[in-house]
Amino acid sequence: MKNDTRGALVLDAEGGVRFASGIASDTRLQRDLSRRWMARAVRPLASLFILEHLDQPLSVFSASEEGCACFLVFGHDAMDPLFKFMASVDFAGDILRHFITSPYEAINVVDAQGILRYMSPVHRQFFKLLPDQGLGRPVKEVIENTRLDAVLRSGKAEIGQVQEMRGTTRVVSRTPILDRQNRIVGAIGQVMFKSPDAMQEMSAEISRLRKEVNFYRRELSSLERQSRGLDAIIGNSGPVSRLKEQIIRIAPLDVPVLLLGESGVGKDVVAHAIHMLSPRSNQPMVVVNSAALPVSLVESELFGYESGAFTGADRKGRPGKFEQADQGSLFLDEIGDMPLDIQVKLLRTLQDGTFQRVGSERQRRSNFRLISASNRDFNSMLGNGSFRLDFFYRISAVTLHLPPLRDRPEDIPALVEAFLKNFAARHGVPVKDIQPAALRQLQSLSWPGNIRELQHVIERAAIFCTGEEISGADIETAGETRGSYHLDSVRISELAAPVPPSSHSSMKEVTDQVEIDLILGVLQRNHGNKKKTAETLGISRSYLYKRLAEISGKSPAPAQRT
Ligand SMILES: Nc1ncnc2c1ncn2[C@@H]1O[C@H](COP(=O)(O)OP(=O)(O)OP(=O)(O)O)[C@@H](O)[C@H]1O
Repeated sequence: MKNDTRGALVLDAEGGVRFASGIASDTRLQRDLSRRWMARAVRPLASLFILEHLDQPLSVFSASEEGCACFLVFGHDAMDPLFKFMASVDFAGDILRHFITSPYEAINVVDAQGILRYMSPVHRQFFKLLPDQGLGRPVKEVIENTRLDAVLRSGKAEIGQVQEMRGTTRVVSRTPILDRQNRIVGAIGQVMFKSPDAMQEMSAEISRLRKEVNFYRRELSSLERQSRGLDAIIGNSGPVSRLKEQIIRIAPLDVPVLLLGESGVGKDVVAHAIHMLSPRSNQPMVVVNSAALPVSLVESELFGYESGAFTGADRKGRPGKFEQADQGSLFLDEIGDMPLDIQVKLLRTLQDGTFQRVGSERQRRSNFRLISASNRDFNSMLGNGSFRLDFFYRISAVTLHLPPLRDRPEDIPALVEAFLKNFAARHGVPVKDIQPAALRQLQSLSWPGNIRELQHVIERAAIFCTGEEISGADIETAGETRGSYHLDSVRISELAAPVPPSSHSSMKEVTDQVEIDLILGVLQRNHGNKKKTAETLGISRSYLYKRLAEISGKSPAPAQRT
């Protein structure tokens, strides 16, 4: 066979050669094609086929009339999958047509210059374009948020990406197209166009995942705040600078620290900072809400239990909080609310670290650093005997007083700035500014709920504010709910008034109402702090949110209540 790479052959009705050129001058090839032509009555001549048994693989296009057949022959070095596909699937053309017109998966094709060359009908209709409209124009001008031009530049495929187009979220894959010399000749974008139901499901799934990502972002930023130590304590006022100095001094010492201050002043933040600045920072800080400890479970919660210690116990047994805090820190939050009988039970462990798991005689020891916090007035509690003096001495080798926000208004600008940045990062929106007059307004308030309250007001103001700068009016609107925290437009303070059960109420209705009253009462006492409320009630936060959603669903319209 000659070294040509292409040729043409024309055969007459009897298989005789009427014309041959190039690679088709080869007699073996002519005999082969003639045999196929003569056998057409039993095996129809394919319009495209591959000959592999000759010196080199050949692709053959055939066209036949009654009296003659014409063959175009191409040689190639390696088996080309396209030819192989076209030759072996006789509905290959239909498959290609299906791909370029599929209603479920649209395609857009651009050339190496990023000019739109093809757009599936379904995508064209989605963009409300007329047939051929948009073709010949740079793809960026036609398709919203496209990255086909970027794929042309990078040569890297982007698979399964999310793209917003005309207010809809679509899943797209973008792939560069290479020729046989590996040069980028264009790019193709595939867009999933599922049936409406499937699309709805997918878009619901995407928004669910987005919410989940946001939730983890928030958790992460709270963890980051906790792990940042002193940096998490925003403020440079005199009282806060003194507090930071005290933290630096006492953090490395293994002495018990008691943090005192009103609700929302940052006791939790300071406890984390002390732990992070201590030599125990690479070990866990175990947090116990002392107010939420059920007396019946306190021993198993704190000391742990052995296998089979009681009905319902974990079969393998479980370490308690003291054991979990070994080598780390134990943070007893709300310690002023710890019942007297629990204080007695903990005295010895706080003194020397020893304890026994429930159901075991074995003496164990835990080496933890104790940090406690409370917003209660210990003088009066010690005076009236509602807190044990010996217990108080164990927990308060060092006492730090955290200043209320009203004593350090000069910290408010920095706190506001941090809260606005944090809000913007969590919700993926630009950071809002605040007008100087609005800041002065914030500095003039008394903030009974301290930094937590300031944070809530700022976040609400950021939501209400439609411009780029938060004004005094936005603060007013956000602050209207201060003191009686809003729950989905319903004032908790009003809801919290117990509703007397009617004589027709069923047992379930009555217990439901009792539960609602209890939840709302504790929520109000905790100034709207849901985390604390869940802990106080010993229920999970998700259950609390569920109940709150049900409660607000049952409530009368806000207009009737205000
Ligand atoms: N100095 C601070 N800088 C930045 N954020 C702070 C600061 N102090 C407190 N916060 C924030 O204020 C909120 C309340 O703080 P925290 O929970 O530490 O208060 P608390 O005194 O423990 O309140 P409670 O007594 O009600 O438990 C948290 O969101 C916390 O991140």
